[in-house]
Amino acid sequence: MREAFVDRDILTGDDEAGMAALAAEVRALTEAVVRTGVASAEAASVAAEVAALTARLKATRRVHPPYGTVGESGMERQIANPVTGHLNPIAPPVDFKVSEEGIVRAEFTLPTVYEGPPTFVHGGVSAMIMDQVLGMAAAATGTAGMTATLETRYRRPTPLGVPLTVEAKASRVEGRKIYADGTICGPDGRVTVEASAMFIAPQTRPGA
Ligand SMILES: CCCCC/C=C\C/C=C\C/C=C\C/C=C\CCCC(=O)SCCNC(=O)CCNC(=O)[C@H](O)C(C)(C)COP(=O)(O)OP(=O)(O)OC[C@H]1O[C@@H](n2cnc3c(N)ncnc32)[C@H](O)[C@@H]1OP(=O)(O)O
Repeated sequence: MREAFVDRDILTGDDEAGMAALAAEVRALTEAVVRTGVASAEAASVAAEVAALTARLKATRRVHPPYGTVGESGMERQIANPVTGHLNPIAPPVDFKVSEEGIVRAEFTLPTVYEGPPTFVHGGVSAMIMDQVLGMAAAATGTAGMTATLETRYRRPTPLGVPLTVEAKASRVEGRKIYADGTICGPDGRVTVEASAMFIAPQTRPGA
């Protein structure tokens, strides 16, 4: 299992852009599927075409999703991550920026495919985004960790289809434990979700 962490194909330039364009189209397809009003015969016909496309992609398979590179550091990026991964069709994706102060922030809009309560974001999706942003805030301290605890407090429903802001920062590091807090805000700036998490830097890498 150790190879799962280290033995990754690295995509660069046109290869990464091409796969990101594919993921974007599949993302659009997914949204179209949950909103389409076509008749069942047309749905069946489209399903057959999609199955043919899936077979084409499966003609060549990697053991693990590839990583990308960033900047001159060449630090690996998880480009198939389910929150931030441009290569992952289930990722919104959310494009986080990390400030010099260790604040991780993004603006994003979630489409219908993430609906929980009518017209609002599914609470599990909000928790997934918080896990990611809090984990990145923890990693910004210099110590990345596995999520040990994640508490979400849903203050107001989070609306779909409008610009949202997510932000997080680590509050303290105690040995291998890193604590972080964050929020999701609606377009009016009011907090819809608060979250706190504790990450633990593994003594050995996960899966090793
Ligand atoms: C170095 C790589 C880290 C991996 C991180 C992932 C990606 C890295 C890449 C880039 C980083 C950038 C961004 C990260 C973005 C997103 C983050 C998402 C992360 C996830 O989505 S990750 C999936 C969900 N996550 C799990 O799948 C965890 C499963 N689990 C375990 O892997 C172990 O369980 C572990 C490692 C948590 C602890 O194991 P361990 O053996 O090291 O712990 P140990 O027993 O030594 O305890 C030491 C002290 O922690 C206390 N303690 C332990 N566990 C606790 C708990 N759950 N709650 C409260 N306190 C706990 C003890 O009470 C003791 O406390 P005290 O010292 O005070 O007595």
